[in-house]
Amino acid sequence: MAEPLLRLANVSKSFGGLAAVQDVSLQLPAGSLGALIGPNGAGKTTLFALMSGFLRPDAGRIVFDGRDITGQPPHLNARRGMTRTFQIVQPFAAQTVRENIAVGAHLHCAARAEALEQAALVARRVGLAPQLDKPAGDLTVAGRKRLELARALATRPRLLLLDEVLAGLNPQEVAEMVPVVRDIAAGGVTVLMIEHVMQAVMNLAQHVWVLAQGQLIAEGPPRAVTRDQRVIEAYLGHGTARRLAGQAAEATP
Ligand SMILES: Nc1ncnc2c1ncn2[C@@H]1O[C@H](COP(=O)(O)OP(=O)(O)OP(=O)(O)O)[C@@H](O)[C@H]1O
Repeated sequence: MAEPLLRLANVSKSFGGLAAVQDVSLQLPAGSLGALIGPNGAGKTTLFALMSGFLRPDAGRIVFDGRDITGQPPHLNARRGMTRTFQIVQPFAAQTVRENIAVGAHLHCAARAEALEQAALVARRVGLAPQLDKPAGDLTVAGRKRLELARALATRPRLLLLDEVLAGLNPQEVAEMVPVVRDIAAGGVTVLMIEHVMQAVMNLAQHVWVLAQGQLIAEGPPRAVTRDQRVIEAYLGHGTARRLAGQAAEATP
């Protein structure tokens, strides 16, 4: 089997007495579009921070493109081709959309003119071309989400870690963003997304990993995973899923 683009082996991270990520192993094949799901506080963002180098694991190994990158800083990982987005988008509000995207492009383009040119190309990929010369602070929530995506794309990632790029969007904005993410993956970028919007997960992801209380409790194709009893319990709480299933059975004539 070909070496996966990203491989985690028995990765753990605690904050004081709280085991935020416990013994997680996973393999992300190159060219795939995957999703990491789980209830609030499950450890998803911590796992992204460990993958991308914002946090150092207490134990375990992280291998990107065949190279052990455990404990390597984020800027080196970005240079190697792994970039993450953040849940809370914080653009340079007074700068234009073009200048904000160019910050990402500077990873590979030393010249300002070239970075600005790259920014315009990336803006087209995420549907921000008409807003290029607006201050980033004038963007709507949906526009800011696209900007966050564009800044990450401008670093020319091979692996893009998307932390809730659909959070805070209305159903129409979600529907407009889904094809943007799909096109990025179709363009050859491996994508792993943390997402709570299940409709989008079902539409986009080929493979889903489920975290609960820091542990990987299930993985597989989205349809199989959402039927998994452990996953239902993790979302609904201990016993509730069984009770609901029981009530549904009683209500059936
Ligand atoms: N820097 C930190 N210091 C202490 N505790 C932390 C820190 N970062 C995260 N935690 C805790 O670790 C656990 C996992 O948090 P994390 O943000 O990774 O979960 P999540 O699955 O991304 O949640 P959400 O879906 O709500 O964003 C939570 O209990 C959280 O409070």
